[in-house]
Amino acid sequence: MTLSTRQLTLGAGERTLVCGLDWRVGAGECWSIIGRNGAGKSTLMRTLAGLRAPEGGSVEIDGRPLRDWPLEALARRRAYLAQARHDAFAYSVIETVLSARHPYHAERYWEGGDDHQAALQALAALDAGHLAARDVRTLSGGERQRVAIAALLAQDTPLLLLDEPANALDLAHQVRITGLLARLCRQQGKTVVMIGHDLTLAYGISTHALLLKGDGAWHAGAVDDAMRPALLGDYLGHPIEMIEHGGRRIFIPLEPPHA
Ligand SMILES: Nc1ncnc2c1ncn2[C@@H]1O[C@H](COP(=O)(O)OP(=O)(O)OP(=O)(O)O)[C@@H](O)[C@H]1O
Repeated sequence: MTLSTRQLTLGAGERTLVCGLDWRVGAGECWSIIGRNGAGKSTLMRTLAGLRAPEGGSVEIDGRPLRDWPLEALARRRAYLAQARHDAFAYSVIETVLSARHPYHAERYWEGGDDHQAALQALAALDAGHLAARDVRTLSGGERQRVAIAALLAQDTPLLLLDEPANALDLAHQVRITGLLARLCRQQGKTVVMIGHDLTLAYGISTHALLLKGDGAWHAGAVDDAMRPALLGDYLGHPIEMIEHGGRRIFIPLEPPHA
């Protein structure tokens, strides 16, 4: 699986958010997209998923422009977790996860036993197996987020695009789910591109990072290059300090001295 962009330009209203992005993401890589609120991270993610057209340039999956992919084939190559969702109907959790298996149903209407197996496995991996029969509208924010990630896993695609997967998750589930994503990359060669605001969490699981400034500027590289404190501070508009602790790197915002 390869995901690449050529001279990709994204805008919103009068603003240019990303300008001339030439970027290549390979199999087994885990990328974090980092930038301030409004920098264009979700806009980029929706463009990569093929849900909006870019203002310029192109996105390719496996060397084929997104616009040339039939929708069902695309749904077997990439899965996308949106930042927010709204549940209008009384679907059960298991039905919601099973609906992610739809791209595999070209020749049959009903889900098969293998789909149930995939859905239950995905729910178990997200510590949400006990919620299978519940109406999605009765779930807490963090439970709903875990079910949405389970649906993304059940889609069983080589490319996973996640807009703030750690949103609404408690500490234990943040660690569990980011660990799971890292293992999917390392052990199964899946490719993860995700947005996150927690720099320490991002550094812990990512192989690479893409920084967006929101004025067109970007910086892409391996984590040790892209997540240098000075560069992060420049892109995030606030000085960042990095501390080494127990073999881990922890990123903290520098606070102004108290008066
Ligand atoms: N129709 C529009 N007209 C003007 N600006 C828009 C329009 N649509 C989106 N924007 C702006 O585009 C910018 C990029 O939005 P986007 O959701 O991609 O940001 P983000 O980096 O994901 O931010 P966050 O960290 O807050 O989720 C925002 O400043 C948003 O207000």
